[in-house]
Amino acid sequence: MTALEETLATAPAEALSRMRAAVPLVQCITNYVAMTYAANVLLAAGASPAMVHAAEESGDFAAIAGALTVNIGTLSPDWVAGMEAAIAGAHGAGTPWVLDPVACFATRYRGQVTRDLAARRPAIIRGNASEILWLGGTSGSGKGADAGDEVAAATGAARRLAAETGAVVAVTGAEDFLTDGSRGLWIAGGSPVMPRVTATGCALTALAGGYAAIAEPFDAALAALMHFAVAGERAAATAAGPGSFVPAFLDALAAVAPGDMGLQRVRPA
Ligand SMILES: Nc1ncnc2c1ncn2[C@@H]1O[C@H](COP(=O)(O)OP(=O)(O)O)[C@@H](O)[C@H]1O
Ligand SMILES: Cc1ncsc1CCOP(=O)(O)O
Ligand SMILES: [Mg+2]
Repeated sequence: MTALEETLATAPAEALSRMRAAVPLVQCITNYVAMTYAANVLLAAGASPAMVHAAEESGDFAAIAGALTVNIGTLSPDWVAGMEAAIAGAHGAGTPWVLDPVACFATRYRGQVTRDLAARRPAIIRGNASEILWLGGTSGSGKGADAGDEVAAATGAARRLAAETGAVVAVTGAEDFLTDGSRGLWIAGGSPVMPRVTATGCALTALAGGYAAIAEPFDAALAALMHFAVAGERAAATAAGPGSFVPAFLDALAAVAPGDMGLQRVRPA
């Protein structure tokens, strides 16, 4: 077995068991749209969310959290100050942090803030194909928060971004791509209903924080992607559409067992 195959065989299942045992505290700085959904996703999956963003306290909170997640979806100068203070607190305490660059390509402000945050050593960057394409130096066809590009078009950008920032980069879509700049993996699963529910990606980023609290960044991102892939597929099989998908997905996240986080949906790039 190669080292990568060994990682794939055991790491995601072990990460799920460890996360459920630890119920890690995850500080989420996320957008107004995503807050409740992301918190419910973390609770269902097995972590403990806290939405804490004010600059006056975000750094102190990051020092006691297991992980920090930073999502720029509804950014404003006050929130950016809270993000920067939280990241400084996280670095001071050795807390890993995860970046979600929502619609970073859309305006100059978003782009500047995202590039600045990406330079502050996130452990994981998780975005859709259009966001990762732009951050990796190529223009794509995204509009707003929704992707307009295929994941396959963003694999080179993801590898470049990982090499530049030192982060593990996850590009999500119909199939997800994960890289640390040298290793690359494809993860299959999920459902086309998922992008029709707002904040699905934001909630995935929050869950990547849950796993980053108890596993190394590559294993953590892989476990989060697999957890969503399994639960999304199962929930879509019982849901009538985006509305009934949401409760079914929360139930499915809670029901995923370590033995479900298997190799069959992962292939090396
Ligand atoms: N067409 C699809 N088929 C299966 N899963 C999908 C599809 N599109 C998105 N997903 C899943 O939805 C989740 C959110 O991904 P994505 O929609 O790319 O993020 P964002 O909401 O940030 O744009 C991921 O788990 C991804 O695998
Ligand atoms: C609709 C919207 N507008 C600003 S943030 C946001 C949520 C985006 O969520 P996701 O990136 O998970 O689709
Ligand atoms: Mg998104």
